[in-house]
Formats: sequence, structure tokens, C-alpha cells
Amino acid sequence: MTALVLDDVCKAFGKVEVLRNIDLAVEDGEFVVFVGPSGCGKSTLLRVIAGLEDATSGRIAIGGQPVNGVPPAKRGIAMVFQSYALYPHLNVRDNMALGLKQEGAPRTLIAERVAEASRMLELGAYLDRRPAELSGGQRQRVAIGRAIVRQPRLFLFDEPLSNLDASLRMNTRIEIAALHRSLSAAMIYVTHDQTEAMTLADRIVVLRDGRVEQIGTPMELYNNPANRFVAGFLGAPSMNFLRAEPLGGPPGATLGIRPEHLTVGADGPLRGEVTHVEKLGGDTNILVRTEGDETLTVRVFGQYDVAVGAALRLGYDERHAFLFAQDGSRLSNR
Ligand SMILES: Nc1ncnc2c1ncn2[C@@H]1O[C@H](COP(=O)(O)OP(=O)(O)OP(=O)(O)O)[C@@H](O)[C@H]1O
Repeated sequence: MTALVLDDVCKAFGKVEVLRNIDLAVEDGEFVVFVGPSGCGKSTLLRVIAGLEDATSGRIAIGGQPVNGVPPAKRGIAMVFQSYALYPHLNVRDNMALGLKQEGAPRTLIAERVAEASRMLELGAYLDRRPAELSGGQRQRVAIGRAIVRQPRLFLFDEPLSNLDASLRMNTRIEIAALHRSLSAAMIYVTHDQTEAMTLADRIVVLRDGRVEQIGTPMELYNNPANRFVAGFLGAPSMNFLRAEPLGGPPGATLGIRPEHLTVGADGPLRGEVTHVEKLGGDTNILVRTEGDETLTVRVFGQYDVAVGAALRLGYDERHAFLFAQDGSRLSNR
């Protein structure tokens, strides 16, 4: 069964087109992540799926049922927001139960579902607390619990981790992945954090200016980006781009090489000077300004001692280099 189908979905606010001809099918149990730069339309697309905004044109089906014009509460979805959107005057138990209560679910069913969700999310000790008495991570778990109790066919997450600090983000990310495995429901997750996209997604949808640039598994997108935009968006540190012509490529073309595919070596074709070194403990990032005045990032696995100002020669394996035309389209592997 297909959890969600978007067929030629467009959305405009007045004359401003925000979503253009979006086609997408999400299978039951699939984890799909929408990524793209600020303003590309990720949240609007999620809101159109949720029914919080109407599509200007196109068809939307959830669980095989057309839902254009169907209100959010009747779409079989549950949404988790960045802002948590918890009710401050209600305790954790009542925040989680509220949606089911409003739907008129029997009390015993509500109690069962809240107990189950709070066990999954380890919230059992906090059921009588109000949101103000919880940490940010605990509040986000309550917001996720509120979605779980409704047993939706489709979960929608809008940047749920962006208010959390780095270590909590990682823990919560792992929890969300575990939750997905145990619930086996379809999930759509909006983020601008490419690490979240790479680590959580079965498939990633890369958006730009309201259009889909590419859809694929994280490794398909990483290893085989359709264009320069996708190549530059996924990967941290991001892909290096340099003029291809001095290296024997066609005029106007750009060569793309990921930082981990540049190697420091005496006979490499690129010469430059070290401008900055980031020693991360496990890895080392070296910034190099080339003779052609291009700045490259080199990722060396392990610890590497080099001083700012040192002269370096860099090489690369041609099998890992990409060639892009002036308009950003992919020409071929080098
Ligand atoms: N209600 C609205 N009225 C007019 N324009 C809107 C409205 N909501 C969103 N937009 C515009 O639509 C575009 C897409 O916004 P959206 O919030 O979907 O982007 P996003 O990719 O989620 O961005 P971010 O990562 O910054 O949250 C933006 O240019 C935004 O200004």
C-alpha cells in the first residue's frame, strides 16, 4: 500500500509560486526526508500534505484515499513541530491524550495508548509534570508521544530537533530511527540538516525553489548526484568545486571532488598553501588555497600535523571526480 501520493502538486501564495509540479510516492513504512535551503518550500509541502494549506492544483492521496479538501484531523496523519506546540496548562499525560479525547476515543483505549507511548519514549516518570517542568528533549518526546498515540498512517515531522543542542540532537535522532523501526509507519521529515537527512532517510527528496532536484537513497544522492546543486548540498564538509579546464577538462566546466577524495601527496597535480587546519581528533580538515586562487577542503582520516603557510600538493582519484556543465547539470564522471 502506498502511504502518500503527490501528483503534480503546485502551491502559490498570490503570485508567488512556492511549490511547482511535485510528484512523489511514499510507501508504507518508508522514511522520507525533505531537504533543501531555507525558503525552498519544505515546510509548505509538509503543510499541504497535512491539510494546513490547500494545494493550488494537483492531487494528494493518503492511504489510497484522495484528501484534497479533507481537514487535517481526518487525514490519518500526525504532525510533530519544531516548536513542540504543547499545551502549557496540561500535564504530559493530558498533552498526549488530548487528540484522542477530542476524537471521542474510549478512556481505556486512551490510557493504554498513552502508557504504551510513554514506555517507548521513557516518559513514564514525567506523566504528571507540565511542559515547563521538562527539558527541551523531554518536551520533544512528549510531542512525538502525542503523535504516536493516534497511530497515524503517516507521521509528519517539521524540523523536530532544531531547538536541541548537538548531543541531544544525536540521541533524539537515534531514538526517532528506533521508533520508526518499531512502529513501521511511513514518516516524512523536514530538515535543513544534511546529517539528519543522510542518517534517517530511506529516501531523500532534495528541493530547490519549490522543485524536486533529485529523489534517491542517501548513498545514491551522495555517490551519484544529478547536478551540482545536489552534489554541493549533501556532504560535510561539502564538495570542492574547481575550474576543470586547467586540469584538462572542457572550458567552462566545473570539477567536483569531495574533501575525502583529495589526497596529500608529492606528485599531485594541484599545488597550494595551507590557510587553516581543523584538528577534530579523529579526522583533520585542511583548507588549501591553490595556485589558481581556489580554496579547497581536504579531509584526512586520522590526525595529521601540518602548519598554516605550508606548501602542499594534492592529488585525486579520477573515478571519484564529477564534471558539471556551466548550468550545473552533470556531464559525467571525470
Ligand atoms: N503564508 C505565506 N504567504 C506567503 N508566502 C509564504 C507563506 N508561507 C511561506 N511562504 C513563502 O514560501 C516560500 C517557502 O517557504 P517554506 O517555509 O516552505 O520554506 P522552507 O524550505 O521550509 O524554509 P526554512 O528551511 O527556512 O523553514 C518562502 O519563500 C516563504 O517566504
